[in-house]
Formats: sequence, C-alpha cells, structure tokens
Amino acid sequence: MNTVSLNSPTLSGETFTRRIIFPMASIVVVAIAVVLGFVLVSASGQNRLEVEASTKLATAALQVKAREVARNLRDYAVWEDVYKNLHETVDAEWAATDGNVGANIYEGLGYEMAFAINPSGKTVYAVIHGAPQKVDALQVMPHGLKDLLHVASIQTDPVTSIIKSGEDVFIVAATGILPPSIERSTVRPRDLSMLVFAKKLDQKFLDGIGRDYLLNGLAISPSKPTDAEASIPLLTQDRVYLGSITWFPAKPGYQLLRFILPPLAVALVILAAFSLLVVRNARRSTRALEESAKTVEAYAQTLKESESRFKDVAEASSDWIWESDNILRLVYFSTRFTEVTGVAAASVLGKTLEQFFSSDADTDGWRRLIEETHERTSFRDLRCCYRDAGGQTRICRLAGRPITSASGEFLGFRGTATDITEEVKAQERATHLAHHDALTGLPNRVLFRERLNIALAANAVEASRVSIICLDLDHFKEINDTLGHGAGDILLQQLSNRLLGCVRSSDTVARLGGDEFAIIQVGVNQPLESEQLSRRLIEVVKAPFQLDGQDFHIGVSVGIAVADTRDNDPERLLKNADIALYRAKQAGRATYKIFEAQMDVELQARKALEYDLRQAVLKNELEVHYQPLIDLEARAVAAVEALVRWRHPTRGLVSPAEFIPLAEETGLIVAIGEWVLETACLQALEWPQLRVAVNLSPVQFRGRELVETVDGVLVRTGLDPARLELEITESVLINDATAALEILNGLKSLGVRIAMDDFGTGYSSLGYLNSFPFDKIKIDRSFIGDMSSKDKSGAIVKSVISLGQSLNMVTTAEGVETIEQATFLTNEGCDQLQGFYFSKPVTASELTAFIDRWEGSDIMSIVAA
Ligand SMILES: Nc1nc2c(ncn2[C@@H]2O[C@@H]3COP(=O)(O)O[C@H]4[C@@H](O)[C@H](n5cnc6c(=O)[nH]c(N)nc65)O[C@@H]4COP(=O)(O)O[C@H]3[C@H]2O)c(=O)[nH]1
Repeated sequence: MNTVSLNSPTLSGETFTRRIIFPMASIVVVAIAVVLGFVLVSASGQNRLEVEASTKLATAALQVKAREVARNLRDYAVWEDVYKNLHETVDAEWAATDGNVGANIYEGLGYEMAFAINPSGKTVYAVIHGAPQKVDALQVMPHGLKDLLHVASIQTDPVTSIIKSGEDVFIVAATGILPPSIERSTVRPRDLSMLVFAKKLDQKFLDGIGRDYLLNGLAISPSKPTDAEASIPLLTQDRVYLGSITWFPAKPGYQLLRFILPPLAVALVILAAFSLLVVRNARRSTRALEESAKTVEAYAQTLKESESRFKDVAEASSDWIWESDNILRLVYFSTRFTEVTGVAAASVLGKTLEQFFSSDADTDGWRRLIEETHERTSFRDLRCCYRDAGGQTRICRLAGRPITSASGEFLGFRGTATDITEEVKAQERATHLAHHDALTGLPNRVLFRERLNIALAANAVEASRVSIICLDLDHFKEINDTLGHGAGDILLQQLSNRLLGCVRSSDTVARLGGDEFAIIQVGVNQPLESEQLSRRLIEVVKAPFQLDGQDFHIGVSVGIAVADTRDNDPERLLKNADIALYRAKQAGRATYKIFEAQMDVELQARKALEYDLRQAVLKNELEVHYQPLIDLEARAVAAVEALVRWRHPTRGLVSPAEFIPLAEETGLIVAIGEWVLETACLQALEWPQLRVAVNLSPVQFRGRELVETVDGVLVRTGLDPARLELEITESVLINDATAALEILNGLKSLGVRIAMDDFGTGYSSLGYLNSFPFDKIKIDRSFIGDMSSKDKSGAIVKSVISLGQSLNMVTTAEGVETIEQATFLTNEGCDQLQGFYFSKPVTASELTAFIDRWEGSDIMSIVAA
C-alpha cells in the first residue's frame, strides 16, 4: 500500500500540489466565495428593503397630501355660498373677497391656483397666487385637466391627479360644487360647475414632505433617476409620464460592504500569492516539505486573520450577529449586540431564542420563529420584539440559518438581527396621518367609515344599538371670517376636546371636514341615549370659547340617525343623519332632530319643488299680476302692487306664499326679484299716471349689489324713479340694521320711494320708523280683517293711521274686503286702500281694463253704492 508521509522523499511536487495544495486552496476559495456571496446577498437585500420601505413611505406621503388637497377642496365645494356665487351666479367680487375663494386659498391653504369652471367648460373664476385672473383653466393646464374634470363629474368625492402646467407639476383636485342641501340625484352631473384646486409640487413642498417622512434629498426629476436614487413616477390620470419624484434612500448594505470587501480582497491576494509560492516550491523540490509545513501554518494563520477581520467587519455593521446551540440556547452575540441594545451579552447567553425574543403584536413573526427553528429551516424578515436595557420594547428583523457539521449533524442557528424600531414608528406615523385629522387629531372620514362598518357589522346581530350623530356648527364661518383661520383652528381644537368629554370610550368622534363632525354612538337604549348625548353636546358647545382672550359663542345643530338591524347600509345611515341635521338647522339651530322616514319624503318633495322652480325661471313660467291701490283724496287708482305668480304646467297658478320662502332659501329670489322688478317697471310705462310697488325680499339685502340692480333696471326701462315704490318688511332691518339702512339710503338716493310692508306683524319697533324716513306704512291685512270682530284691532289701525300722519308718511290699508272696512278706514283718515273689495291681483291687461272702466269717475262710488 502506498503511504504518503511528509518526510517521504518520494513525495513529488506535483503529488503534493494535487493532494494538499489544491484541496486546501479550493476550500479557502469556496469559503471566501460563500462568505462573499452571503455578504453581497445580505447587503443587496438590506438596500432593497430600505428602498422598498422608503418608496412605500413616499407614496403614502403623496397620497396623504393629495387627500389633504381633496379634503380642503370639498370643504369649499359643499359651501352654500360657493354654490350661490360660483355656480348659480358668478360673483367674482364675492369670490375674490379674502376668506371666500380669494387670497386665502394661496396664503392660508397654500394653493397656487383655484378655478371655477361652469358646466360648459368655461372658466368663470380663476385665482392664481392669490390674485384673481382672467384665464382659461384648460389652457393653463392643457393636458390632463379636461380628463380630471370628466372623472370628477361622475364622482361624489373630489378626484385628484398629477398635472403639468408649463414646467411645473401640480397635485390637482376637482369636484362638483354642490352643497349638502341639494340632493345629488336631482342634479345631472354635467350641470355641476367644477371647483379646482392646484398645489405645486415645488422644492419647498417636497422639503416639507422630506422632513415629515425622513426622506433625504426629495426632488422632482424630469429625467430617469440615477442608481443611487429611489423614485416614484408621476403619472397623469391617463398614465402619461411627467417625471419622477426622487430621493436618496439610506444604503445600509453598502456600509457593510465597505467594511467587509477590503479585508476579503487582501485575503484573496495573500492566498493567491501563497498558493503560487507553494506550487512553485513543490515543483522545485520535496525538500520544501518542512518549509511547506511552515507555509501551511502561515496559511492557517492567514485564514485565522481573515476570519478575525471578517468578525471585526461584522461587528462594525449596524446589525448584530447571534448564534444558538442545537437546543436553541443563545451562545454567541457580536459586540454590536450590547452597543445596540444596551444589554450585557452575558446576561442573555444561555437563554433560549423563545425566552429572549417575544411576539410583536402586529405580525406573526414570533410564531414563525418558533416554527422555523423547530423545523430547523432558514428564515429571514421575521419581525420580533425584545426588551432593551431600559426595559423598553424594541422591534427587530431576524434572519437565521441552521449550522450543521460536516457530517450533517445539526449544531444550532446563526443569524443577524436588525433593529427596525424607528422604521416601524415612521410607518405607524404615516398610517396615523392617513386616518386622522391633522388639526384635531380626531379620526378622519376614512377611519370614521371603517369604524362605522365594524359597529354596523356587530349591530346586525345584536339589535339596533348604533346611531350616527352629525354635528354642524352654527355661525362658525363668521368666526373664521372675523378672527381669521388661526382662531377658527383653535376653536375647532377646543371643540374637539369638549365633544370627546361627552362620549364614552366605545364611541367615535370624528371630524369629517370643515366644521362638520360626526359621532358613532353604541348604546343599548336607542334613540334615548342619542337624545341625551345630543342635549349634552348642545349644552357644552353653548359655553363660551376663549379666543384671543375674549369669549365667543357658537351653537351646534345635531342630526341623529339610528341604525336599523334590517337595513345596515352605512351610506344611507349617514345620509339620514344629514337629513335630520338639515331639519335641525331649519328648526332654528342649536337643536337636535332624529331622522324619520317622513323627513326624507318631505325633503324629496321640497327638492322636486325646487327643481321645478329652477325650471320655471328658465322656461318663463313666472308672471306678474297687479293689484290697484286706491287713493282716498284723489278717489282714483294711484298705484299698483306687482305680485309674482307661477303658472305651473300641472298645478296651475301657484301662490307666492308657497314658493317665495323656497326661492329665498335657495337664493333664487335674487334672480326672480330682479325679473319682477324689470317686468313691473316696463309695464308701468303703459300706465303713466300710476306708481308701481314691488316687493323686496330680505335675501336681496344680503348682497351689497341691490342698489346697483335697481339703478340698472331704472336705466334699462327708462322709468322715472319717483314712480317706483319698493316694499320691505321689518325682517330686513332685524338681521343687520346698519347694513340694511345703508342699502335703504342708497335706494332712496336713486329717487325711489320706500314703503314699510306688513306693519304690525313683526317687532313693529317704532325705532325703525325713526331711523329711516319711510314714505309709506302698509297696515297688515290681519288687522283690517279683525277690525269688526276685535275692538283692539280697530284701535291699532286708528293709532297706526295717526302715527303715519304725525310722521308725515302715507298710510295704506291692505286686505280691504268689505264696505264697512272701507268706510271705517276712510273716516279715520287712511290715505290709501288695497284689497279684494276693489280688485284682486289681476293680469296687466285686466288691470288696464279696470283703470279704463273707472277713468274719470269717482272710484269711491263703489263704497257709496
Ligand atoms: N285675503 C286677502 N288677501 C289680499 C287682499 N288684498 C290683497 N291680498 C293679498 O295680500 C298680499 C299682499 O302682498 P304682500 O303683503 O306684500 O305679501 C306677498 C309678498 O310678501 C310675497 N310676494 C309676492 N310677490 C312677490 C315678489 O315679486 N317678490 C317678493 N319678494 N315677494 C313677493 O308673497 C306674499 C303673498 O302674495 P299674494 O299671495 O299675491 O298676496 C297678496 C295679495 O293677493 C284681500 O282683500 N284679502
């Protein structure tokens, strides 16, 4: 048998090389390759995970910002005043007023552009950098805006997109202008005007996101991102590529490589040199056996050094390395362990993996750790918890693989642990932001809907225990307008705390947007508990709010809808609560209403009537009737009162008492009032000897343009202002006396006459008669009707007539129906009579016939007869 001995003179260099050097060199090369491979894979894995995590974070950040734009936009789009001033009529002056859709959009909310676009696609209002401009939005954003508007017109909620304008990229949100008082189903989507907000993705904006979300070097790049950058593409609605948002993610893997690769390279070079040397020596002579032995020793030493270098490098990485024995007891930690955790390795060595690592509530990492280690299989990316030296729970990501002996015997596990506590916290922060309102910290609409779904799912089996309580602040806008948005924000924060103080921990208080709040209440005794809560809410909101060191009072209207176990649709429940809220507001605010099916029926009927009325205005179904006013001194017709009528295609002639309140509520009265005024003035040209009286609604006094409107009508029709008499009621003066008096003085300066209508029915403050020189007092017909049955009414009529005489005002008695009333009023010195006794309100041609009939004769002979 051939034996090989180191001392054997027969061992040739070739044999030595073949038997000793090649196997050894191969082992070393393979070992280094394995280590190198492991390090490279682990480094690139770490880099990839970092890029993935930061990409998710950046995407979530952009979505949060887009939702913020959409939320802000929605707050404006559901605002009644925006509907009135940018859809029904276009009042650019109103819109440009700070606090409406003017400079505050840029200065307060930071939107570079805002547009209102009417249903035909025309930009009716634009504000750029806070200044109103006459531009076409579709030209400012030629690519993408049209598509976005189309999508917005078929969506209930605002839609957002990335759109390029010139060289700049914007987050653009669009939605239809539609206040909650109008049911969406009654309006065709293409008839809605669109409100558009645009937020520029400029460097300042990106720096803000970068700071909030810990993203380094966030920027917009039109070209392809470099390898060092992570990116998310910016795509329009129709997926056109506009560029990318790029940033520099941390590269923990590269750091590891920087430490590991140089010593490994050195080891390789040394190994190669050593191998060459050994081979050359072996070839030369067997005498080198002794030297070879030394060389082997040196080689072993080099390997050891290499290992120790690897160990040093491993210790320098941010992760720590652990090892367990075959019964899963921890037997080794790299020194990084103590540096990262603060825990002395000795205090943990000997504990099992299960004893040291514990479960992370959000993942099943720990359970998998138990399974994988018992299965003796490799694992990675397991999220587990451990306690640091301070007893704080930290989260780490574990990777490990089994160690086996050459014979395949299981020796234990070896692996790495990465502390990801900060990364997890950042992700949690992003999730929180997406579900909570940034100002108040309350759940936002998204979380509210999630909780509502959960509550209703539980409710389906238990009984009707869930209710939604919708709240809307009364007069919040005035606080915002007078004290500014900062004060409004403080008020909302104080209010949130008060609301939270009223509910149980099982209830949810959410801010749905603007001054809109909603509560999910779970109670056993509904609707009693909701009513009790609503009373409490109204009480706590009534208490004064401290703003700028002063006390401010607001109120809240509350709408309640209780879930029905048979019908658990959250959408419908919210809508019902909204309807109840609307009814609460109608009922005089600072009150609550519980939804009843009848309310919906009434609301639908009201909406149908409102729709018909809008159509009536467009289809010219309105007409003006005239009622004569008899002058008792001239004993002839002195004036006519214009009274609007609606000739409804199916209902016939509808009385103004039915539709004027609705027209006032919806603002339609402004257009109707101007039309009546112009029609009556034109008609009056045919009755040159008569004055014409036209009713003005208190709503027409809210806008400041009434004087301009009346002046315009007088100029257009050419009617002598002295022949026009405007009738107002006391309610005009009650709302805002100072502003109303300013408008009345403006009207008076045009030369028209002003009459106080329905005198006696309101507050009848004599102060009003003092503060403004009315030309006429009209005694309400209720007093005239009661004169015969109640002495008191007769006395009131007498005193009003003498009041008019002493203030030098004409007195007109309305509603004269009998000869007795006419005789009494004549005897008491009343100046004018109006009523069915003489004529009902009739068409213009019928009135002409009436005037012709009495032309030249004493009309009071009717009374005498
Ligand atoms: N029972 C009885 N009623 C009499 C008699 N004489 C006149 N009337 C009614 O008394 C109302 C007088 O108008 P008003 O007090 O200004 O009260 C008006 C006015 O406040 C409002 N209104 C009518 N037209 C307009 C309009 O163009 N603009 C505005 N803002 N309001 C209008 O609707 C109210 C009701 O109008 P109408 O139904 O036309 O009712 C008219 C008229 O038909 C009578 O002898 N007996």
